[in-house]
Amino acid sequence: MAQFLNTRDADFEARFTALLGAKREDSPDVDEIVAGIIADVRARGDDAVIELTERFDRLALTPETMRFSAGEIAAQVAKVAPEERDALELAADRIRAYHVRQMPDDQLWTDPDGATLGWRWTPVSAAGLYVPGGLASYPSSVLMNAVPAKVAGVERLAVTVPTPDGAVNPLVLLAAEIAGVDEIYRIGGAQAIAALAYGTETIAPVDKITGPGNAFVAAAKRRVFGKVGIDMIAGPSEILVIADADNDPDFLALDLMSQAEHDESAQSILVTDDEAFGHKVAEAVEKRLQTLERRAIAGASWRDFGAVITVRDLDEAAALSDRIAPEHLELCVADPDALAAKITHAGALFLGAWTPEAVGDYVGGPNHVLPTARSARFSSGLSALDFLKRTTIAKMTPAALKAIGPAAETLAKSESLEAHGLSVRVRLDKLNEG
Ligand SMILES: NC(=O)c1ccc[n+]([C@@H]2O[C@H](COP(=O)([O-])OP(=O)(O)OC[C@H]3O[C@@H](n4cnc5c(N)ncnc54)[C@H](O)[C@@H]3O)[C@@H](O)[C@H]2O)c1
Ligand SMILES: N[C@H](CO)Cc1c[nH]c[nH+]1
Ligand SMILES: [Zn+2]
Repeated sequence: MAQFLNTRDADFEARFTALLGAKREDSPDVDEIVAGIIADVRARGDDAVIELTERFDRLALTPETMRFSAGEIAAQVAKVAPEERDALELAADRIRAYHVRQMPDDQLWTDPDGATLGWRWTPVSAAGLYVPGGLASYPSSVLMNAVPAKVAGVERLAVTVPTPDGAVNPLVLLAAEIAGVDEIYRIGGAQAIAALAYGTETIAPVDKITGPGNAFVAAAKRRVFGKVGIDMIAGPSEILVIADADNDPDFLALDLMSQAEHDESAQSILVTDDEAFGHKVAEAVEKRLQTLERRAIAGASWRDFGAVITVRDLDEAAALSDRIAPEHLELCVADPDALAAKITHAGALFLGAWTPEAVGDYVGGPNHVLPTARSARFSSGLSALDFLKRTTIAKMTPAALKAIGPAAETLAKSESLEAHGLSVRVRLDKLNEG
């Protein structure tokens, strides 16, 4: 059973602070293990990746079998049922349509001094997309990573997906095909991230690595950052539901469980202005936990990290939500748009009782790779922009250099950088001669 909090209680602040600070991923040795794995892959390339895959995924590979061949992909994809193919295609179309709108415009203008300035956006050349495959398999995450990369114009897309004991999910391969992925490798964990970042004899290095994963993947992404770009560190899933009493408790119970079932470390929180309704939702959760297939995982998450918080009113709910900065925020209230206007920190908003978060996980259009662990305070979900970079542009005319060059020379002198100042001065002297 989750814990119950009420903002009217004297110990609320202490308990809420403890809830916010709860450490959901406790793995002190992970970083050390990952450092060793990365060093091994850098030193021994394919041999290290093959050995580590045998150890962690119980799969024997060779350099030739590390990558799925075109024939294997075709054979696997042929197994997918037509309704699953249709669903993936619908999802891909909707994700593409959403992300196309994120593409930013280049800018170029001439200012009053005659300087032409601007910027232009270009894609990274090669992206590596990590698709988790340890505890569960995520074809939807293939689309959420690969489609925005394609929209951004990335030339080469390489996917890594672990296949423990060789178990392949045909939908992962089909999603990759639909999204236009170029290469798929059956490797995972820190060794896959190291291979993508540094390259091996078989895998060419990429420029940017995106995608969620477990603690080993997250630690590896942190470590290779700088050698390559990364999107973010997406940790265990979270959902916050703000609901008034005019909701079906079972709907909300399932919304809470939809994220709890991802991971024992996931966190599901209900905030309501009606304490009795909060208890009804908690009862509905208990009922669902008797039968859900992933009840062991969802039950552990709800027991250890779940909470039902009663607030005085919806303004107080919005303020608490901003302190939590949840990955997903459902607003199941009479006027969700008005409440949304009061929210500043959330990865993704789901407005109204007819917008279950799971729609966003699959087919809504927005990305499901989102900031977790309160990082929505300073970061955003994966987007086409993650696969783009901006190059600035400056072009001076003689008149523009005459207008602004002397100030540059002055600043160069104050920084004692003589060549900087002289590079401007020689041009100004030349212009003054003429
Ligand atoms: N935020 C999102 O968008 C999103 C989407 C999908 C999944 N997820 C999360 O991603 C995570 C996926 O985790 P997963 O474990 O299922 O798959 P995973 O692919 O991230 O990890 C599996 C790999 O971990 C490595 N590993 C396992 N035990 C190891 C050990 N003892 N030492 C070294 N390496 C080891 C292995 O190499 C294995 O291939 C879950 O937490 C899930 O909730 C998040
Ligand atoms: N809810 C997850 C992100 O937090 C993404 C996902 C994939 N499949 C289902 N859900
Ligand atoms: Zn989900």
